[in-house]
Amino acid sequence: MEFGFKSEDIISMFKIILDNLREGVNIVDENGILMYVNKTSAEYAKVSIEEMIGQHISKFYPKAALLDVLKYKKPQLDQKIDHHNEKKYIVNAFPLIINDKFVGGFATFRDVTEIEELIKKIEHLEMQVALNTIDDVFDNLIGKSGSLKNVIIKSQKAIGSLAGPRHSVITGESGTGKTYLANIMYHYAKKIGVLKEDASFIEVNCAQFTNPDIAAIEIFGSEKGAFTGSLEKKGLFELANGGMLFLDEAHALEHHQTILLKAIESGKIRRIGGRKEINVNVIIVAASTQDLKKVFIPELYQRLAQYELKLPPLRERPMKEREELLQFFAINYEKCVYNRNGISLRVNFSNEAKDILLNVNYPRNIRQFRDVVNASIDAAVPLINDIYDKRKLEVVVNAENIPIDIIEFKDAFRESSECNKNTTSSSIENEYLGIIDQLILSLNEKGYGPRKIAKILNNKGFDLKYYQIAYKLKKAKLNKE
Ligand SMILES: Nc1ncnc2c1ncn2[C@@H]1O[C@H](COP(=O)(O)OP(=O)(O)OP(=O)(O)O)[C@@H](O)[C@H]1O
Repeated sequence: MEFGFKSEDIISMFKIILDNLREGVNIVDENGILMYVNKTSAEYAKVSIEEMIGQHISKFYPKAALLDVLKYKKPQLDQKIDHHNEKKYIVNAFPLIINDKFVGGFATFRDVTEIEELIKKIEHLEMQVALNTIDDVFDNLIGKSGSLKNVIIKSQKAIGSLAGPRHSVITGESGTGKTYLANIMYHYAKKIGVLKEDASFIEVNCAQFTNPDIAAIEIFGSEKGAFTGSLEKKGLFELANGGMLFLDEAHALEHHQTILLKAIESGKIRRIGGRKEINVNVIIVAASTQDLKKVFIPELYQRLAQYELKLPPLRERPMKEREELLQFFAINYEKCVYNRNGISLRVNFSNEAKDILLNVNYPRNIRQFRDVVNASIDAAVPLINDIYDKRKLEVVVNAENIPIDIIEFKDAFRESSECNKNTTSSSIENEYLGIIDQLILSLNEKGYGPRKIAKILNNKGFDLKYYQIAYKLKKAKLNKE
């Protein structure tokens, strides 16, 4: 008995709480078989709880953080995961250890798709403002004369072709600049007179629609009475008429390939439930993190991908471009401070901070790099009311200003295993990494700091950077709290 409750009552109470949480909850055994799933998790996966229990978690959540918990037997905190149904989740997953025995894991997660969408809309507005104020719109693209040189030549051709503008496809991992490039192409089209000054740029994330019918109505519009309660509604194709239609995450349109092909071939669309054909003249830029050649039927792909623009991930960009990006983000920060407060800010980076910022892994590419740089500058600048001279300010961003905990855990692991590839075989890698972690923790308990630990490990043949060690220590401390 506890506080007058029987233990069965407490179990029922916990079950009611878990079932009513707005976060999803999954519990798996050590083989990944689902033992408990709450209502929200089943709703996210679009199946019933009964269908999930007893099945392997990867069937419903192929990239589940719990798979890493089972593999590494360590918590996975604040993981941002995109599942195949294009929903984005923030996940926290933990090992389940009962009587010192590892018996499985549990995870809580919440859908952040809408929040991400809003953030992107704000980014988009910022981009429009920035691009409207410069002469050569491609100047704002770091890598212009380096890794993006060919992409820029192709995108200029796509827009400025003598025979009229062409549709194009942009591919690249998340955060590599697909939306940014599409915006630049739109502004370029206006600058060279291919589009009128007031031409629209309509952006749609095709993966945001929960079902294909809603997507069709949004994109092609609907006629009154087409289905119960339907109203006359213009679709995005019509709204983009005379301008550019940016189909982001275009792979999610796989259910509408024929109607899309017809629209492109004939330059006409028919609203859902409508008979009338409506002329539409739009430049389509379709973007995706997936290879659209494998998703779309060849006729459609050929029509869309008259120019294929492939953006490289940040890790494949030369160091010189990373440095330019770092400067670019710092200058943008300075401009933002000047516009808001009239203060001339000058941002410098210590060598150490630069070294860390330029060398850690950014799985979400340039967007994540920019966010980490901004957060580091945020940490280095004083609060507005603490500034003595409100006209100018100079700050130095140091290593301790970098929010190491927002750089991902998995990658610190991956990087260290990459560094030691020559000395380890993949079969013993996990065990090996566990031992290194223990070694780091015990050296830290003895009072050694990250730099000293890096030196000791280096002498033992393990090539780990001190910031990777600082990161692991910070993470371990957070897990303890
Ligand atoms: N070449 C570049 N030069 C300068 N900044 C860039 C460049 N590419 C991307 N960025 C910056 O990175 C941010 C994220 O890029 P963007 O939103 O275009 O990525 P994305 O590939 O569309 O991502 P997602 O697949 O997640 O939609 C941009 O807002 C911009 O600030």
